[in-house]
Amino acid sequence: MSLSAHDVSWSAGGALILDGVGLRVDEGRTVGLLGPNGSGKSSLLRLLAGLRRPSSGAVEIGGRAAPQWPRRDLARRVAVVEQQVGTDVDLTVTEVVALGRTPHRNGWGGANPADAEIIRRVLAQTGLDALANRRWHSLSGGERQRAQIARALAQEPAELILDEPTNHLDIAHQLELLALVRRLPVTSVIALHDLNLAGMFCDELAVLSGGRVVATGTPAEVLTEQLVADVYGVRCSVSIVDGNPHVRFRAG
Ligand SMILES: Nc1ncnc2c1ncn2[C@@H]1O[C@H](COP(=O)(O)OP(=O)(O)OP(=O)(O)O)[C@@H](O)[C@H]1O
Repeated sequence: MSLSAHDVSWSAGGALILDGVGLRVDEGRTVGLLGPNGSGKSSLLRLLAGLRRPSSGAVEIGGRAAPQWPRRDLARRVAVVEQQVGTDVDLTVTEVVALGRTPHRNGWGGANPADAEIIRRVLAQTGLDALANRRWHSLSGGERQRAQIARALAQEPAELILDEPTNHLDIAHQLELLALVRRLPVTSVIALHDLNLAGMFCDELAVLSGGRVVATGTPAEVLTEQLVADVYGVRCSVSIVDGNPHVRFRAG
């Protein structure tokens, strides 16, 4: 088991945001987290990453209770890309990606040749070679998003946690990024809004609604007309295309 939440609840601002959530993510799997706006996806991702403690219940990372991990070990092991990532310092793309190597460095040493090779590789994987020397503030929204994902990959994590990683990307980059994440030998949990992309690229899906998990399973098990109607209040028809469920929305 790579990541798990056991009966996890989390309250904030006097409200119960996550209510008895259970989730198991096996090593190497790509799990999509779906659910309407405000259903608790980002909150659950932060708990799974060990960035926050649940009000009750427990999170395990690599079979060990999240609070028992030394902070530095967790910083090496779990990579997180949150929805809005800003930086006040005007770093270049290469410098941003190099931040992913920081938890692996010992003492005050700078980047070593192995780090440089990893950075070169992830820049190529994310299609950022040509932008390697560009400054953060000059990047488009999609380029910034790819740079943050490259930073997470440079960390060489065991677990990769991505919160809506495709929201600024054009369709070609969305497909490329999700195919890359799926290919990587890491455990990934990805919050997504696009049901069809979730169906294409995830091994398993979990659906949150009102802070509770209302469905888990393979994309074909989860993405049903009934589920979409119940959770999103939207009518659709679901067919199987190339082995994956394809959701077609209906007006009215
Ligand atoms: N620190 C906080 N204090 C108070 N309420 C919070 C806090 N963090 C999150 N919430 C609330 O918890 C609910 C779940 O938020 P969360 O960001 O986890 O949802 P989400 O499913 O990721 O939403 P979206 O799809 O819109 O990104 C929302 O109603 C949000 O306003």
